[in-house]
Amino acid sequence: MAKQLSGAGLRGQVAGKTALSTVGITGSGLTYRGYDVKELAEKCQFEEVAYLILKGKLPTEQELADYKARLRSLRGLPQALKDVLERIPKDAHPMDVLRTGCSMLGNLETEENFDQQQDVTDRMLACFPSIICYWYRFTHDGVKIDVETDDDSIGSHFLHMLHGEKPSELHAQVMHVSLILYAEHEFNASTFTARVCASTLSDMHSCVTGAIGSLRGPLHGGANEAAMEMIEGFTSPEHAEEEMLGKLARKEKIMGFGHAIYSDSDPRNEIIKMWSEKLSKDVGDDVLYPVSVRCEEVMWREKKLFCNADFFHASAYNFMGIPTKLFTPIFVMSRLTGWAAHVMEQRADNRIIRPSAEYTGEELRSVPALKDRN
Ligand SMILES: CC(=O)SCCNC(=O)CCNC(=O)[C@H](O)C(C)(C)COP(=O)(O)OP(=O)(O)OC[C@H]1O[C@@H](n2cnc3c(N)ncnc32)[C@H](O)[C@@H]1OP(=O)(O)O
Ligand SMILES: O=C([O-])CC(=O)C(=O)O
Repeated sequence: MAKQLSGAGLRGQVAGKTALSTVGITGSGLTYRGYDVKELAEKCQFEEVAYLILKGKLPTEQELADYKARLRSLRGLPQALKDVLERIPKDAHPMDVLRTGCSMLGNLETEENFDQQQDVTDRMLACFPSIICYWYRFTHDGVKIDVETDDDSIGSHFLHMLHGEKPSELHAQVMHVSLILYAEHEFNASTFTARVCASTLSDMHSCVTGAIGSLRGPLHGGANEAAMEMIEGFTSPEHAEEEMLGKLARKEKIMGFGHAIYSDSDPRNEIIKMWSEKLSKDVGDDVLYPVSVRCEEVMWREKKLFCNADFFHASAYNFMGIPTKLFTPIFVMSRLTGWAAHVMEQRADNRIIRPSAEYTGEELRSVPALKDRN
């Protein structure tokens, strides 16, 4: 059943059209250009889905090979961008690093006209993992890594640069799934940010920079990091249950649960949960996954709140040795496809987005002289 949508936060109001995805129309379904996300996550690589979202159709074998080769060739970073990254402090949040990296790229490789929109998007898709890993490894390990790896996929490129070795097949596959699940989600807050920016006829880098800022918050993409910070403090399922009940009694918001559109489940959860369980067996974990499952049970039993896409991403990423503060940047590496496709869609049928406000302030009044104010 679809969620009843009304009230603040523009909930339930149609703010534009899209042919890119449907979210929660049947209560819990998600499709990208008509394909069920579950089927895409089962059968496709992320690059196929990026191609689908950005170019409108699934690629043929040859088109996919060409697209991947093109993305591989675009992984390098200009020296001026590396110089900027080297100056950003170690304790900066990687989402701020990515926001600055994207903005700097826009200075160095500016989108001069909209004919370049596919090219600048491909470039960002190829080099965002390089930006984040170059900064991370420079500030944390003191090394200037080679970002031009020959890895087959974006996810493998990321893990290779992060860990200094090629990922296992299992990890490469989980990255495909994760990036597919995060790729596109209709008019969520960050995508809407990108579309508002696009509606002023601004450039692609500005739209994406703004969207990164919106995704950073814990009510949106930042929830995967917040969920990790919570579950890593639980030592057993019993401990998790006790703490969760305390949080609920104190009316705290629990990150990784609930959704603005879905009513009783997020279709991405069962998929990433399944992979998280596989990874937990792979690493021999007997705490984090059972703790996560208990959190899910308690939230449903007590509040009928379900895990959204972010919750089991936390344990899955942790099992792959990814530092918590890099979780949301991975979301960016993927959602970039959705953002850019929405920018292109907005540009193709544009009117500046400019809603109205209901005024709740003072009636008209005159300005008192400085000496008469208190
Ligand atoms: C990929 C993504 O961006 S998915 C979203 C990631 N964000 C999170 O996980 C943050 C935690 N979740 C939330 O804050 C919210 O569920 C949101 C922001 C996702 C959606 O917000 P809304 O649409 O306003 O939520 P909704 O209307 O369903 O809330 C209903 C009630 O449940 C409560 N609720 C919703 N989510 C939670 C939660 N995670 N923990 C505790 N209570 C919650 C709300 O406070 C509200 O209670 P109230 O009526 O007493 O105020
Ligand atoms: O749609 C939303 O509001 C948030 C979300 O799940 C996403 O952006 O993936």
